[in-house]
Amino acid sequence: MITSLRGVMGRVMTPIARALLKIGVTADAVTITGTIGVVVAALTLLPSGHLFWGAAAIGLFALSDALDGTMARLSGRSGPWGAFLDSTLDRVADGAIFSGIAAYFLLQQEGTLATAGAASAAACIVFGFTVSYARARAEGLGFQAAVGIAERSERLVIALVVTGIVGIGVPVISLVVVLALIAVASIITVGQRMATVRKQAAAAAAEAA
Ligand SMILES: CCCCCCCC/C=C\CCCCCCCC(=O)OC[C@H](COP(=O)(O)OP(=O)(O)OC[C@H]1O[C@@H](n2ccc(N)nc2=O)[C@H](O)[C@@H]1O)OC(=O)CCCCCCC/C=C\CCCCCCCC
Ligand SMILES: O=P([O-])([O-])O[C@@H]1[C@@H](O)[C@H](O)[C@@H](O)[C@H](O)[C@@H]1O
Ligand SMILES: [Mg+2]
Ligand SMILES: [Mg+2]
Repeated sequence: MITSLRGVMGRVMTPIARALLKIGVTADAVTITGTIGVVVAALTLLPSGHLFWGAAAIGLFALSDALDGTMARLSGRSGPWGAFLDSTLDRVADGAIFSGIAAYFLLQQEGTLATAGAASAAACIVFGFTVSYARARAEGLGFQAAVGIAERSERLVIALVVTGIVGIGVPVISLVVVLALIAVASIITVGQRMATVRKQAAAAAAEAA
């Protein structure tokens, strides 16, 4: 659902993209800088307990992921290298975000809450990465798999918003529950991607027969 906002994001980012291109900034520079910003914010602000400002800073830097592609398209330089760089650094950003959340639970919470929170964040990393890998592997085999209820945008927006509101007073247990739900939704998304690839592979096999 959030992913469907891609077009809106592109239009929002267009004036910023044009301005940056005008002063010589490249899409790759934005991809790399945005990732560094996410990683630094996630691994400094979240473990130290600054959940609201951490989520806000991460969100701001993460939005550059919609900016870089817009810049590439406007400059006519969209291509395979950029696609590879963008997707690969998305994983670095995702890993940092959920690692930062796990570190927050381990450093700022105690007992069962700390254990459950860190475990839920770790599950989001494992299953979120599996979601993305499934798509990448499918595309490498010539299939499409950009489907499912928990694509990257959904996982990040939900995790960041809940992290942010916990930072302004919502009970921490809500973040543990939401992280667990994101992990379950990611497992379901892996299943959805497997199903669509199996369907496409069967159709391809039938056509070849
Ligand atoms: C109560 C308050 C709490 C306070 C905290 C708030 C937290 C922030 C909440 C939400 C923030 C949202 C952040 C996450 C956004 C989602 C991440 C994401 O996936 O978005 C971007 C993507 C774009 O995906 P992609 O990278 O695949 O597409 P591109 O357009 O980049 O194209 C890729 C192709 O381009 C080429 N290319 C790319 C790069 C390159 N270097 N070279 C190239 O050639 C190549 O061909 C590539 O293949 O998807 C979306 O845009 C989906 C919609 C995301 C919706 C986000 C909604 C955010 C709403 C409000 C956020 C406000 C946050 C601001 C801070 C809050 C302050 C309190
Ligand atoms: O939604 P998801 O499949 O987990 O993750 C996606 C990757 O599979 C894709 O390669 C990338 O271009 C997208 O920006 C997003 O990161
Ligand atoms: Mg991008
Ligand atoms: Mg991306």
